[in-house]
Amino acid sequence: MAIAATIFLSLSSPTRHPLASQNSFQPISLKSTATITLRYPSLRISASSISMEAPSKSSFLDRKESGFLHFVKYHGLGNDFILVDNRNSTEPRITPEQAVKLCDRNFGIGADGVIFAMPGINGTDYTMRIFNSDGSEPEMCGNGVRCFARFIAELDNLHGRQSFTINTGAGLIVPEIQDDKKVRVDMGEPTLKASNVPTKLPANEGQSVIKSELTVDGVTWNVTCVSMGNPHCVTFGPKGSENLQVDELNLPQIGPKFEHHEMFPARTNTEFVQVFSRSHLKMRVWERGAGATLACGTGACAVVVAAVLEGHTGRSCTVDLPGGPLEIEWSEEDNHVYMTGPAEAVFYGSVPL
Ligand SMILES: N[C@@H](CCC[C@H](N)C(=O)O)C(=O)O
Repeated sequence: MAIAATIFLSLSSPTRHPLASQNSFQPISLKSTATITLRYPSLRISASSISMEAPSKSSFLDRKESGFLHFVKYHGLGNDFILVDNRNSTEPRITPEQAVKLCDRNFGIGADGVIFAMPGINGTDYTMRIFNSDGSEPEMCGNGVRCFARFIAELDNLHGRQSFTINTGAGLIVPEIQDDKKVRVDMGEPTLKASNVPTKLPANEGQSVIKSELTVDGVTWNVTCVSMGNPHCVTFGPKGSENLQVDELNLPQIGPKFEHHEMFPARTNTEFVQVFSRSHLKMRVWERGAGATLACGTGACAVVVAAVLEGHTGRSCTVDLPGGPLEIEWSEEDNHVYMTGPAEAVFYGSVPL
């Protein structure tokens, strides 16, 4: 798929919002011939010849030319997404096959998934749908929903504290943008019933699978299975071993073996966790449909639920991910999990469809 991109670059401060002061941004039109590469702290775009155009007053987000998909690239701790304004339709503007191409890091925009902001149903403000980078559709995405909230605020030009009700495949999710621009999300209640996670592992505590044995490639791991709307298999290490050193794991080798294990009929996300203290964990994740990512919000929530159930931590924890930390609380009061973390716009672009 060919990519034509219009990118707004801040010439003075790469972190400033491109819509904050349009005068300090030069829209650069990328057309097709010789290949060049632009390098920026969080931006690397390969394209063809560059021509400078006069800065436009109209907001990039208002652009509606047909035949193009206008998008904003966001990330939550390096878990990156292509955000699409899909508020005028209940069908995603692109197919799963197109999403796979756009997510390709060499031949596309590059992302862990594509997220669609769609009309709400049953009284909710919006619906969020997402395609993973392999084209599969998960029920929920924690880092994605923080990006979604910032995207909606940007589309509607909202500032300061904002809260939205979002219909997802995991039910109602409520993100709140805080004064510091971090997003706190009510992620709802975890599901522990084995058949609803889903896992075929036999329940060993009530209907739940907690610290159960799972053999993967000849190694027996202790795992706890949690759904945050999407399935998670959380492990603190192989049976009998003390405190897993997550940096030593060969994730691309073992991750897919968990993801496609016969005990997980809907495949699974897998989190490998190291315990620092009763309120501090470190995790690496192998995501269903996306592989090793820099962060996973639903995964961090599932990790804290599993850590409490296995007796490793209390209910409020900092979870360190390769892309940075998330604050997670599993509330005793309402049984909901709350996640707080950042979400940032990276660049604005268009692709011909
Ligand atoms: N990175 C996400 C989870 C995205 C969905 C996941 N790959 C799945 O298939 O369940 C997050 O931040 O939660």
